[in-house]
Amino acid sequence: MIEMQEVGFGYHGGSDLLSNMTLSLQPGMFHFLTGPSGAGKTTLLRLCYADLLPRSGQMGVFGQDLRGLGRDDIAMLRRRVGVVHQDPQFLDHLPVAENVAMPLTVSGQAVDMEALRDLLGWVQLSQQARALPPSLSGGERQRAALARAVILSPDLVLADEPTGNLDWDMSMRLMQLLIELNKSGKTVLVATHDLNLIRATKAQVAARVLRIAGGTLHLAGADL
Ligand SMILES: Nc1ncnc2c1ncn2[C@@H]1O[C@H](COP(=O)(O)OP(=O)(O)OP(=O)(O)O)[C@@H](O)[C@H]1O
Repeated sequence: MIEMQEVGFGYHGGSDLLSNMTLSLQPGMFHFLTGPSGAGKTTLLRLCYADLLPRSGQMGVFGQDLRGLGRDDIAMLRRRVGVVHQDPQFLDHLPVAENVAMPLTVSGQAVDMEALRDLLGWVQLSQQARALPPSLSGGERQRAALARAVILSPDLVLADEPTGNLDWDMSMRLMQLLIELNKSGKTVLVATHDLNLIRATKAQVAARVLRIAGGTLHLAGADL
């Protein structure tokens, strides 16, 4: 699904922030990515959806070598990845339902209203469908971002500190949705520095924990 072989990356002309990263995201698995603030978790997620390209090494996404892919190929590939950003942005003048449906609208696809209603129900935002994003709570924003991330039925879901500003109950509610997605066959990668969240999730689903530190990736020990 995502294969990295000795990948190196640095921003602009700077030295490598990440180096020698070898990673294989297993299809259908739940993965955590952890590590201290500034270690490069967001950067690694951006590499996974080809928002950034490696400086060195080899990287394959859905079996395609990123080198040599054109703009259109990358756009196609990104449609197979749903991303929940750390601080999700919405078009504040449009209702939640239209924001959630935006990936369909911008790619010129018809919106199946029944499927959209079901999706909003799944993230428990049926009551907020006509609300404007600024009126949402932090947890509601994250759930709207998750619904938007999965509306194109991606194979891979990436979530960057999705519970960063949420209390414990709301965090677990969001994790429950990610667990359900994983149980429905999607590959999930969640970046978080919250070890309690990782432990609570691992009680419910088999998850691999990747740790990023010192500029490279390690498989974390079983003690988590
Ligand atoms: N666009 C950018 N240009 C230059 N440097 C950047 C850019 N984005 C991030 N960095 C730097 O790269 C390093 C890693 O950042 P990144 O956001 O990937 O870390 P992180 O592990 O996700 O951190 P956090 O847990 O605080 O979100 C940091 O030193 C950051 O300042």
